Amino acid sequence: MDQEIKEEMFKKALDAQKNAYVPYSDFPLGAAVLTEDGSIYTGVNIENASFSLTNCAERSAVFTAISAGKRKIKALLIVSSTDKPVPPCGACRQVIKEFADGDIEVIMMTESGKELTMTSTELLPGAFTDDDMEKNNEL
Ligand SMILES: O=c1ccn([C@H]2C[C@H](O)[C@@H](CO)O2)c(=O)[nH]1
Ligand SMILES: [Zn+2]
Repeated sequence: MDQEIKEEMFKKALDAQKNAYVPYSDFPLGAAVLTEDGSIYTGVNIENASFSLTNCAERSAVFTAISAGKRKIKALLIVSSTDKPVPPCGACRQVIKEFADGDIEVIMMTESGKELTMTSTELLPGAFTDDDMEKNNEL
């Protein structure tokens, strides 16, 4: 993808990471999504004393874009403070699939700039989609 846009997504995700609410894990993440009109939306992980209610950074970013009226995502970038890049969890992979504009890049980065890029289909092959809800689906 375009290096300038990636750099902007990285900066915005890194800036957002400061707002992660992580009193239980102390594992802050920041995410940025690029929408089809070129806008960038960010998200962070938001934990809860009832641990399972935690929302991941990736889903926060996607839901922020959707809440702003966007429907298609061109790329997603996630930033962690770890030595190696952090991949999205299974729930986030399914949510990314729902709004991905085809097979999009998911860019996993560390604060120090290490990078691992995979596509949304590589991360979730054989995903369940709206097609699977057709009653008369052909095999
Ligand atoms: O891809 C991931 C993996 C984990 N987390 C969050 C959830 C929780 O706050 C913390 C530890 O699991 O990291 C994310 O936001 N995204
Ligand atoms: Zn997740």
